Amino acid sequence: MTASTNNFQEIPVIDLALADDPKTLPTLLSALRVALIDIGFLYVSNHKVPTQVIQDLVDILPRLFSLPDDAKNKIALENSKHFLGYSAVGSETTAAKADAREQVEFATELTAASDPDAPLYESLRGPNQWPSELPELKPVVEKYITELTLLGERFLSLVAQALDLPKETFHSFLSDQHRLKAVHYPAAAPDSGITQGVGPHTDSSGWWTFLLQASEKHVRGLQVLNKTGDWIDVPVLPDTFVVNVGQAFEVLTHRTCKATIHRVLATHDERYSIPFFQGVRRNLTKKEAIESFREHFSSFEPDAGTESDVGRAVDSPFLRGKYDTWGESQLRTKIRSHRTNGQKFYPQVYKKYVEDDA
Ligand SMILES: O=C(O)CCC(=O)C(=O)O
Ligand SMILES: [Fe+2]
Repeated sequence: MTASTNNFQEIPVIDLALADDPKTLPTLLSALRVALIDIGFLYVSNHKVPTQVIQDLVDILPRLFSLPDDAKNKIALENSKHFLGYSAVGSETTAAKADAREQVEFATELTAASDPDAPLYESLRGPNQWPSELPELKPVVEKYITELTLLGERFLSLVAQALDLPKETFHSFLSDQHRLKAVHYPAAAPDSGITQGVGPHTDSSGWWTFLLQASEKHVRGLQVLNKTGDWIDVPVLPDTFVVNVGQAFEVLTHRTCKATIHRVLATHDERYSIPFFQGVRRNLTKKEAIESFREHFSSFEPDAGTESDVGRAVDSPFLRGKYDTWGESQLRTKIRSHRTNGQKFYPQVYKKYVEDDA
């Protein structure tokens, strides 16, 4: 198979309805294959997530973020060993700059791990924090997670087929925990000098990301870096999700599918988005991830592209391989991003993770 040198200028839309008819499935799979190998980003339409489930979440976001500060602080992520809950504007940095967004992080509802002999990273699982001032939120988020979990599984079957593998190939790599963030980018005042909603990064939290851009069509901000270093806009397309490759899938496919760099600009419009990060089994070792499909993907010869300065600056710990399991690499990432939680809940590894710069 020849390597592709295509440089993309826009993000393709993959119509999932084509999967319903064996006659149209091959058209879908070949379009998907191009999107996976050349871009790492795509939209999906006709995704079968019920409109009402999406609308209920979109409608509740402004209410969630306009809760008084003390209500948001009662569910602060800082208080969660599982890194779930509210983070205020400026509490995260990406590419060494503060991000101008506030967010509430949720996950598949799970009880905390109780086995004292379990690896430390098992503490990533645990219950959500729900604001008592907005009781309607919990069922809305839970229904959304259930639907996105199913969409993620349907999508993985298509990805496997597009990469010449049996449908169920990737399902055994899935976690019991998927994570979702409700994100609010406040409008940047014209003279504020704020330009970064979230800085350039690849997604470290999951297998695949399914992003709902939950604002009006005219609201812009999300951009993807192409192979020659140009930032390509990803405009809001109603009734679609934006889907992109996460770091673990990049490793599994030997970079045939790339975890493509993206960012969000701060604009004069307020913006809402909801990324859903499909979870990777925490005990997945790098060895297993690399060995399972080495032979299969050796025939793909993906186009490495020219790595830009931005690309080199992006942290990809699982790929660089310092830590053996996905769970440990995740825990490290979380502790480095949320140092108060690290000191409070993980003193035994805090120093090691914060000081190891690789
Ligand atoms: O808000 C967005 O559109 C994208 C957010 C994002 O890339 C992330 O949280 O990983
Ligand atoms: Fe992202």
